[in-house]
Amino acid sequence: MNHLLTLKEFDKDTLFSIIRKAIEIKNKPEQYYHACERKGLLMLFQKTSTRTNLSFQSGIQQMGGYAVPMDWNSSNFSISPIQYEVRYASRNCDVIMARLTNHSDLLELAKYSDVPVINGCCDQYHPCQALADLMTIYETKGTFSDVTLTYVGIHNNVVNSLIAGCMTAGLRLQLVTPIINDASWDEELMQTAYRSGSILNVESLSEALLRTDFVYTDTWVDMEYFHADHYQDEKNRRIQLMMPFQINKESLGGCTPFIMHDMPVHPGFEIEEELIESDQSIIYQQAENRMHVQKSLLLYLLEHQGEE
Ligand SMILES: NC(=O)OP(=O)(O)O
Repeated sequence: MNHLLTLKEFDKDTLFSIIRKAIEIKNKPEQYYHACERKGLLMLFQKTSTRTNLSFQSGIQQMGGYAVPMDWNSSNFSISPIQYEVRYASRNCDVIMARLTNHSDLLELAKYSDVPVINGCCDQYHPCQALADLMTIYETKGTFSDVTLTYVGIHNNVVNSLIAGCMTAGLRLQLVTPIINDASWDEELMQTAYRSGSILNVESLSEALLRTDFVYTDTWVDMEYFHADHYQDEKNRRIQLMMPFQINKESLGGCTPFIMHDMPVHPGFEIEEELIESDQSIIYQQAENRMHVQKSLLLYLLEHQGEE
């Protein structure tokens, strides 16, 4: 069964074909109005979402399918082993998209599902986001060759899928990541990426910005801890450590890379407010592309369902 759990799954040809098809779908959506006719997408959420929820629902419905959003905690997934619930669920839908806390639970879903499973963001990976990021870069530059992307922020789930995608697509990726979120760390991925020469750790933000086409930042605080009182000390520690790495006019120092952010944004923290709406910003294009690239992904997974 084909699933998308990390973004390590796709080879270069597959990645390019999904991105190119996404651009085609974006330009001519009417040609795909019936592409998913009567196909059902179960959307399981353990955590909050705006983009993943809206873009998957809109995407499949625009292609003639339907989506069933399900809150994990008010479903019986929360009180019964995953393997039994997903064995049932996959008899009532064609694809499952799940935003779960733990990657291990996604692996369990995928192991027992009879239909493709898409990771809608877990503690270790955010492959749909990385697909949209790569599509946006490809749209903007028309190529991945000789393109440099710089990620500035916490080493987290978003970075892992970005590393996997950049390695496959052939982009140079600079990481300015003074804090590592241990829960997300993937040693094997990092070793492979270092060996491939496609990623470079850079300590100095100003140095990294001098040689980049795109700068990408993300929240400093994990979404599930955003309002948690017990997390306040760690939140304060991160803000203090990361503030010198805020993307702002001063830190850009006259450099004019395209500015990316996976949203939700936290103006005044990882990014200065006025940059969000600046001419350099492609943040909304990047967010919009979630839907287009996920449409392409759904078509790919449905077409290749059952293949090893
Ligand atoms: N970027 C992203 O995944 O957005 P949501 O958390 O709103 O789905």
